[in-house]
Amino acid sequence: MSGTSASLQPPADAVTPVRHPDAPAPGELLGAHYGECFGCGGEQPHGLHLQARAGEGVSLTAEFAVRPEHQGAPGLAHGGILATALDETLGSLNWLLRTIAVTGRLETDFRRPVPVGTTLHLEAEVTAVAGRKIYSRATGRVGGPDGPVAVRAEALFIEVKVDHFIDNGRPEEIQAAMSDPDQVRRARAFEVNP
Ligand SMILES: CCCCCCCC(=O)SCCNC(=O)CCNC(=O)[C@H](O)C(C)(C)COP(=O)(O)OP(=O)(O)OC[C@H]1O[C@@H](n2cnc3c(N)ncnc32)[C@H](O)[C@@H]1OP(=O)(O)O
Repeated sequence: MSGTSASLQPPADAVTPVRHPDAPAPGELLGAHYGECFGCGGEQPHGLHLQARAGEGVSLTAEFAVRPEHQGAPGLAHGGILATALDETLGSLNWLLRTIAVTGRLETDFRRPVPVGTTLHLEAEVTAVAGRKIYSRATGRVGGPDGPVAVRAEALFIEVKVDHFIDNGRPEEIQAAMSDPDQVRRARAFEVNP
């Protein structure tokens, strides 16, 4: 894409991303990785409640219903909230790779206003992997999955060890997530392969 900064261009030795054999089948919902996540968590009342569905290869789709609490200007979604929706959608791709990774860089284009009450139809894919660096892009459309593009983003995610969360997260939440009796929920809170 023109205008993308050099650090979002995969290097010459980057490889094609490989979908993990245990990744959810195309069409399957990914589910929230962590109940309290602002992007996808069902236990987060103020969150976006984004629902992502696996696509072919290392791609997915997601929907974000824009509610009044997401406003910036009257009747319109806040740009930072839209960037969050893109970040969450792009971050969900790591579950298809089964790689723990965090956003290093996120570049966003806002092309059309997104009114409250609309559904943003998001699509994202990993385009390349180079060592710990995961390159991806996403679009968000209004008026339906084939509607005009309202927002788009390119991102660089960096693979991390689970220690990234354990060493840096607030101990209360780390302890609570680690002592969840549900093994899958415990693993997914940190996006570790259960
Ligand atoms: C469980 C999943 C949850 C998903 C939620 C949705 C996604 C999120 O919002 S994650 C939260 C937001 N992100 C963060 O908090 C990350 C904060 N940043 C950090 O912790 C660190 O900077 C981190 C881990 C990204 C990189 O640090 P570190 O591990 O020391 O790696 P570092 O050596 O600096 O960088 C590795 C490579 O990435 C590159 N890189 C790192 N950051 C950037 C950046 N911002 N721009 C461009 N390149 C970068 C480096 O240049 C380096 O490249 P190379 O290997 O070619 O030299």
